[in-house]
Amino acid sequence: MNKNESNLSTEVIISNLYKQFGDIEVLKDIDFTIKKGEFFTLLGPSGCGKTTLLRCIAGFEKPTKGKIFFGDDDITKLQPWEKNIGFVFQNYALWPHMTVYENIAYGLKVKKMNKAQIDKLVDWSLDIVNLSQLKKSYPTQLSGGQQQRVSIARVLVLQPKVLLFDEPLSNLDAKLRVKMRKDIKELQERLGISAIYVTHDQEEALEMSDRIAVFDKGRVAQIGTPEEIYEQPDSTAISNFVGKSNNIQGTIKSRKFYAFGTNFIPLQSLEEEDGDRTLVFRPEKITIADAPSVDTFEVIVKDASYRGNYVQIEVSYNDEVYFIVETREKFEVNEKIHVCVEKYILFEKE
Ligand SMILES: Nc1ncnc2c1ncn2[C@@H]1O[C@H](COP(=O)(O)OP(=O)(O)OP(=O)(O)O)[C@@H](O)[C@H]1O
Repeated sequence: MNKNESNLSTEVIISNLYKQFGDIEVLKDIDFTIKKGEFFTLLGPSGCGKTTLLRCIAGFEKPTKGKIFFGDDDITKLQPWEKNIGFVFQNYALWPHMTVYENIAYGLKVKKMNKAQIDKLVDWSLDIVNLSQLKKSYPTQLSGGQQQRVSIARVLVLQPKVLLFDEPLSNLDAKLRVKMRKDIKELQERLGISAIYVTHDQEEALEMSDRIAVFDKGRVAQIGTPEEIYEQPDSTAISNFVGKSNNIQGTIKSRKFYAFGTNFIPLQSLEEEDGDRTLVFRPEKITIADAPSVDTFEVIVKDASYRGNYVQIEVSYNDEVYFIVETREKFEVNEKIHVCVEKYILFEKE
């Protein structure tokens, strides 16, 4: 099929949106724009409101306040079937008594399309998800990953402008999940379709997204590219949720950082004013020095665990401050080492 890829896409504008269930405000002042063709992820812990926002965009829920636009069109009050969206569910929701072909063709038959058109579109969508050879199979004859690909083909065949994914990979085993991340991202890029993807899996979000909105208790805490969210989190809540993070409470005096209850921690290029701070650094942003220097401090290895491609060690500084370090070297428990914080962020004390 000769599709015009740019047709399969729209800008999605969420404007000042609120959602209340009874007395509980589940979404508060959600306001952002998803660009045409962007892979945009809603990331956050369970219960923070991501699915509710996705369901508002789809039309399964009505916002209490605020508007949603697809380009210039106000779609806030439209029903799901009037919106030109494709919704991919966590549990594939395929009809067990229908073949792959029939499952995918169903939506087109409802639209009263003729057989030749249906065949052409089903073949096109099966080709996109790489399942052409299985069109006569029944869902029970397919693996979980194949079933999820059929459910994606079933929404693609309707040529939606936006794909909405609600934790689509959480029923798959770890290895398949990693493969499907690549497959979904690849087909989204190939079609240039806008995608909004809900997950609580930060690794998935970092790998797949053009941009991520991190949710915290019904609000958007930060929006940014995966790199921005990981390297420049706006708060300790975000650095703790996205990736691993060491947080050390302390105070700055005369351009030097002192962890509470222990000694000075050397930090390069520290320019901030005096006051209490939380020092945040990632376990892989620590280097282990061959010899002490002005940039290092001495810690004792308390625990070491093998993680395949790296070793995670827990270290203690004066038996007061504990943190984790990721390294490729091997260390013994009780070994003394000199470490240097290569990259850090200081937050005002929360
Ligand atoms: N139909 C409903 N009626 C009442 N409360 C609801 C309803 N749907 C969701 N909630 C509540 O809204 C809050 C947000 O739920 P939501 O499913 O959007 O969160 P989530 O971030 O997607 O979490 P999860 O990943 O666990 O689904 C939760 O406290 C939930 O109990």
